[in-house]
Amino acid sequence: MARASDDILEERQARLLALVLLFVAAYGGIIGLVNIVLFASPQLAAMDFLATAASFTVLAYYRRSGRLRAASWAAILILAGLLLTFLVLARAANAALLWVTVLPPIAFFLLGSRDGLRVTVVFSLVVLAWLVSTFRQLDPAPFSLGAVLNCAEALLAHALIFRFSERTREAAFERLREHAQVDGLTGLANREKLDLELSRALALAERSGQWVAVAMIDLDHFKAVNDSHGHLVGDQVLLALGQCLAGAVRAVDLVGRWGGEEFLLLCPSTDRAGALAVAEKLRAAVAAEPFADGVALTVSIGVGISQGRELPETVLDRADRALYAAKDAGRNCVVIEAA
Ligand SMILES: Nc1nc2c(ncn2[C@@H]2O[C@H](COP(=O)(O)OP(=O)(O)OP(=O)(O)O)[C@@H](O)[C@H]2O)c(=O)[nH]1
Repeated sequence: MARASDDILEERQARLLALVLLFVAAYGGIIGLVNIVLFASPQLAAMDFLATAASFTVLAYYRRSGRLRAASWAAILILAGLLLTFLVLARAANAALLWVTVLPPIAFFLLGSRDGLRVTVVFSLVVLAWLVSTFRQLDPAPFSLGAVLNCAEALLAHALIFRFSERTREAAFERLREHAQVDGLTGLANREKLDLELSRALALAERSGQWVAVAMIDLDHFKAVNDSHGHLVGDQVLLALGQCLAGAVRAVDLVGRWGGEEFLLLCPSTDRAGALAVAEKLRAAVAAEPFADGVALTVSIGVGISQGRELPETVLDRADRALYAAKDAGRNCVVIEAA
């Protein structure tokens, strides 16, 4: 789970990095041409083209090495260098100062809160120092075509940065939430997801008047498998059992791992006869399945049914009692407990 969440967050950082670098590269190219054609400023254009080349270089470095942190720092340095050079060459004219405001959000997104803050403080001090030292020589003219363009572009850059960051944050959050509901070993729904879906199914059953069936499925003598074949084989068996169960039920049913060697099946719109039929089908499917290392296994299944109007724990308790009864009855069998 921790590995999965790290991967998701790293993937998001990598996408942000690629976006920033591609943005700087494309922007440098376009604005470089504009600075030559519109503003006859080869110095600014050279700086823009340099930023384009540097961005592509860092992107290629990241693709080859996979070193996200180093590439992120390089991207921030390129951007900071580009913005400061632009500010100095343009002598802060045409509202060029607005552009320095794009660095802090990008630094925070790429480097995290601590280094993002450090970069922002150092960068702001450099900009302020330059402004104070050259204050008297700066042109106070407030308005020009260049100022309008710079305002519009800086605003657009902010909108793109924040929109992208917010969209990827939402997507990462959604994926993390999905991961939080998946069992790490089997890839099936975990207890949290099963709890949620059971509450939903009971609420639906209460409205529709239909039955919901819950089946607790427990491997028989699984301890002996671990003891004689080892825990690794035990894990493979659990994985294969999960696949076997999931493959034997309908798409509307939900199979998940309740914990340890216990699985849970949730069947909406299923009455007593249906519940018995599906549980018996699962029992027979497991008994017929050859597991890893030639392990032959059976399951005991306890079924509880409900028409809603009761707590999830009550139904789970019913299925649990039925499971105990199935174990007492000699295992490899199905017992149903009436509502
Ligand atoms: N390999 C592996 N074993 C697990 C896991 N979770 C639980 N177990 C094992 O499952 C076994 C459960 O043992 P018991 O509760 O005695 O149940 P059992 O041996 O299946 O016996 P009955 O249920 O009475 O038929 C223990 O040996 C646990 O270590 C897991 O994730 N991986």
